[in-house]
Amino acid sequence: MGQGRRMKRKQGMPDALSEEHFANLKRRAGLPVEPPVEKASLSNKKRKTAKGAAVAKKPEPAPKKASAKKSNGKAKKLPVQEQDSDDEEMGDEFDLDQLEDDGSSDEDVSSGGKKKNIWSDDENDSDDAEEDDSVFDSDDQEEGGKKGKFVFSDDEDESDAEEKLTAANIAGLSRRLDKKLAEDKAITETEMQESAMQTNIDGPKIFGEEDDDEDDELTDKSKSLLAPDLQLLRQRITDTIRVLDDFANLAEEGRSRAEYTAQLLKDICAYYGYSPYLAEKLFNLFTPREAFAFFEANEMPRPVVIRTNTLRTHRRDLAQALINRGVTLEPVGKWSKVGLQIFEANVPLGATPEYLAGHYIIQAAASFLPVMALSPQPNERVLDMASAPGGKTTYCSAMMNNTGIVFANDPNKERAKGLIGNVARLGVRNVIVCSYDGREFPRVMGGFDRVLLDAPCSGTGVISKDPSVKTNKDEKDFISLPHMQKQLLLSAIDSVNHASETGGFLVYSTCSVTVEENESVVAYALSRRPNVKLVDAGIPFGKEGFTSYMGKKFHPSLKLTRRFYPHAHNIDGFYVAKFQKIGPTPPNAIGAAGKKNGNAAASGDEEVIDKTPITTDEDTEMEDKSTKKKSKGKTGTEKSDFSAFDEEEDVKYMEKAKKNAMRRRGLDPKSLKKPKSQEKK
Ligand SMILES: C[S@@+](CC[C@H](N)C(=O)[O-])C[C@H]1O[C@@H](n2cnc3c(N)ncnc32)[C@H](O)[C@@H]1O
Repeated sequence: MGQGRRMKRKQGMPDALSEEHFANLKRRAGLPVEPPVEKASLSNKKRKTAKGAAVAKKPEPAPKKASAKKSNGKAKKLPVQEQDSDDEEMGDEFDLDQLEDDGSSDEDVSSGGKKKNIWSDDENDSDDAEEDDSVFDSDDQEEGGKKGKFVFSDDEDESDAEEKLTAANIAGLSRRLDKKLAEDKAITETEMQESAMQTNIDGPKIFGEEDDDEDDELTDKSKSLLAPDLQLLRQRITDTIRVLDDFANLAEEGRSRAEYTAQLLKDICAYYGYSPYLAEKLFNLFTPREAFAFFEANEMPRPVVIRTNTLRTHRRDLAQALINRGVTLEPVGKWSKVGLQIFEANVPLGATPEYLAGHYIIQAAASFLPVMALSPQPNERVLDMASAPGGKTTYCSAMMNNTGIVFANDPNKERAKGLIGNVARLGVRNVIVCSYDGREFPRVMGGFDRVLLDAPCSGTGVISKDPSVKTNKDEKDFISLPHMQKQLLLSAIDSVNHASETGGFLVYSTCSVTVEENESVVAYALSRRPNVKLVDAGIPFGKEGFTSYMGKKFHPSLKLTRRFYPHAHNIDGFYVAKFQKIGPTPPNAIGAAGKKNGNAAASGDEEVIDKTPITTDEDTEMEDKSTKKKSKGKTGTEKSDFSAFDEEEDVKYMEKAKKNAMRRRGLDPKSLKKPKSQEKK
């Protein structure tokens, strides 16, 4: 419904095709840089448009009551378009630059701390899979099947890579920039026409405005007046936001903040097509101005991004191969060594020879983040508890250089097919696929060095991909989903080996922005499992998690969690929380939230099944010494006793198997040396 055209130009990170950025890249590539003539004239035009509208337009359109009061001379005057240059450029809308910046913008990303755990690995992924109505996955992708050449990756020289890519890509990028400028120009012209048209409309009714007497008439009129109505609706939204921004000075006398807010919500529902329930829930996350930016951004597609599969190729080689096929692309941003943002592709990205050979996976940029936060290390034992279709699993494998082991679990067998396809196509060899309800997991096995729980969620962060979320999620969903998320998170915690020598970490993520599915779930887990704490997720951008929301207070450490938004970061809405497990789950953990065990059971939640070896301090010391000796040079997982193998017992079976194998080959098994254990006996 909503157009939000200007947002196309205004979205934040990474606006790789801004003229300045592009000129810088050209300079670095040693190419001539033309002066930004077009832009200057364009921004002049924009200014003219805004001012023109300001002069021609009636000062306060829309709300019926408002105009009535104004005619009585009671209403305070709205400051129509008399703002700073940014506002002028936005005309009747807002500049995202004005939004609160918490350190999550481009600048932060490009300059942001190169955290060791993020930058130390090269990486990759894939996703896609069948639609699942109940849960959302931020990635879209297809599957291939063919195996390609196996090439271990080295770390790239980033500075070189970007320049080479840009030089190779320059024609495509130039074309793209010209197209963008032409589009901007066209939009500006349309907006000028619209502004002019708007001023000729003498107060038609707006959808959703209460006026029972004239409802029928309005319905009839609405067909012919659709476009102007939408414009007026939009105008009223932006006007109301201005009032709410400076309520003391701009509100009409006698009209409360609540009334303005109610009107605004109604208008948002009508304009963007949200259910009132969801519109309010999302609106409450932000200031009115930022909420508007969020709703607008949901009307825009996010950039198409691919992740280089570093198990098979290097990013610069992949980029070169795709550029040769006429794809226009750029590195996704300094925060990722493996992402490429695709601007134009004349070939289907899900069917190129490189795709089929597993050199990349189409994966939303946001879904890189939980894996970067998890930072799995080579040779570890990792659990991806809700893994299909495997974008994050295969990224973990790439970060681990195909060593160690990743248990990729998903109870949805249909989705698991996509996972298996991706694992095969990308040449991943360290994954075991399993299909349990994650809540059962600690009963199945535990003792993982790291666990990823990319939980099933409502998908409020990926509305641009699936607009049906606007209307198909109701109150029940925001009770049942958090309930399941809490259960899954406790299971995930209980599956981590707190004594892991290399890890002991857990990442919880969702592609939803609601507090119920994020901070509330994390806070619940903290209260039920005092043996975990939140740690810095190590992602150099994103907004801090809420420490209070609608009267609820959360633990201050919740600010270590990260929120990502389409309007602020130009990626899907996402949430990432990283935990460290610092001890075994104490048997009385369920009561830690101040509830008795009985109550916890009644809430259907929990039974502690923590397979982490529970030892006394003394035992731990002894165990550390002996395992260190025993497994010198081996992996952390091998040191863990979670598998509880009886080695003596195993020796017998191994000998038996060897003898059988020899017999099958016609050899005399007696020639085998007796195992030490038997010799002793
Ligand atoms: C957001 S998607 C996971 C996307 C995946 N991590 C990726 O990157 O490709 C959530 C997944 O949770 C799975 N799921 C739903 N209920 C579950 C449960 N009880 N235990 C484990 N997984 C579950 C769904 O089948 C779905 O595949």
